[in-house]
Amino acid sequence: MIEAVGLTKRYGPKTAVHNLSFQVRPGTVTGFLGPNGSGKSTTMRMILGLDAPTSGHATIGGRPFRQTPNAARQVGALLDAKAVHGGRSARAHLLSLAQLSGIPARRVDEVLGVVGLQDVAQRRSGGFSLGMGQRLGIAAALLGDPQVLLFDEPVNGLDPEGILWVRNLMKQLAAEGRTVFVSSHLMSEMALTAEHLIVIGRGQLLADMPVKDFISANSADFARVRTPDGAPEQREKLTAAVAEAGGQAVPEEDGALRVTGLPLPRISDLAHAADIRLWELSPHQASLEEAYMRMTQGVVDYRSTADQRSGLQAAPAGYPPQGAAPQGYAPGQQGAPPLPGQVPPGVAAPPPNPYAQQAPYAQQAPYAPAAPVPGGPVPPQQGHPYGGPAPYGAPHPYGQQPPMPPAAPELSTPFEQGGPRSADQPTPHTQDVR
Ligand SMILES: Nc1ncnc2c1ncn2[C@@H]1O[C@H](COP(=O)(O)OP(=O)(O)OP(=O)(O)O)[C@@H](O)[C@H]1O
Repeated sequence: MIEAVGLTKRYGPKTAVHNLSFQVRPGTVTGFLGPNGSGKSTTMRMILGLDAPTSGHATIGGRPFRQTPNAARQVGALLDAKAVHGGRSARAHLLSLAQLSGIPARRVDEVLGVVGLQDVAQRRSGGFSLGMGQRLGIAAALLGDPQVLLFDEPVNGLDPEGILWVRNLMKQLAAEGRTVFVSSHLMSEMALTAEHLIVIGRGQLLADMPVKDFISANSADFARVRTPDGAPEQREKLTAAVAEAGGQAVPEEDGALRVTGLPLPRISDLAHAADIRLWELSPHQASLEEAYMRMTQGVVDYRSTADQRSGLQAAPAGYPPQGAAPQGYAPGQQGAPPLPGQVPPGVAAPPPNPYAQQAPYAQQAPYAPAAPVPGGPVPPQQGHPYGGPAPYGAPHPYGQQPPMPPAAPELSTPFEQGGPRSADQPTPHTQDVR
């Protein structure tokens, strides 16, 4: 188990981590989320004894990392895949790590196979692509067959096959009873990989809870209801009936209604009583991404602004002018994809974030009032009125990508099928025989 108790780290005037306490338990994948600069890497470095906390402490298996006997056999970590001597081959790099920790050389070849790098094992790691370097970092983390693993952005730069592999690897390691702590900005991936989440913002704990609780505590569920096309009076009738029953119906872009405040059976009864035919009545549960965006919207430090492209409008011959809408869309045209964070026209804005009001960060200096405590500020539990995941393809309330479909079964990759593979590409993963 990993435990942080009152962890605080200041760099001069900058407080990177403030009074952070949590536990990461064995047997599940625990996701570590937070906006850029929120202190995730700093926290991981303190857990691994690479940075000294200003106050508080972190332990792994009850001891500070530096006091863990033969730590490389107990704890594996991927923090920065680029922190490798680029002049060494992948194999030489791993061999040097193995020798330092009394790990036999045959284990090096095992992990090279596990991460799919056996065919490039003799190549200088300095020439590796981002994804290959990431695989090498994962191999180093697995080298000592440790019980506790920390991964900082492990899927960074990996191809889809690699992402699926990492997802399954994390789950497998956790299923073997290991402690797996993994940071990522890929919400769709985290939703498929992690069971538990620790979320921080500006160095402070925002939530420490199971993924499913996090989603239901930070999102608004709704029902999508569709009356027959070409019968707007039916839609208006239903809108009125919903309002009368205490719910709210807002039209969506495609003509359906987004209904909040009423459970599905009640909507069905209302439609039946008003003699309204329904073409669709389906539940929508928010994605982890939506829930995360709602929780962290008040603690994001780095926000993009619109690109004004001052004086650079003249496009080179053969290129469309900069700032032009993608082909097929005119600016503001119905159907043009919304900008990030923009609510598409006709789509109901999400209900206000219950945390936005409580967030101590929006108007005050960081770290002023007490941060939310472990378990997070859970609003009154309403339970999911509908149950069931969102149907894929349902419009996302923020205009963002819908969640990825559930974890695909073990697909055989083109590599496994004997498809073409360049010498640069990682080879198929092999079973970790340890
Ligand atoms: N060595 C350092 N010296 C000064 N400031 C630092 C140092 N390391 C981190 N910081 C600052 O601490 C804050 C937290 O950084 P950290 O890298 O831990 O965030 P993060 O959550 O991992 O970010 P990202 O998601 O972008 O990787 C940032 O403001 C960063 O600039």
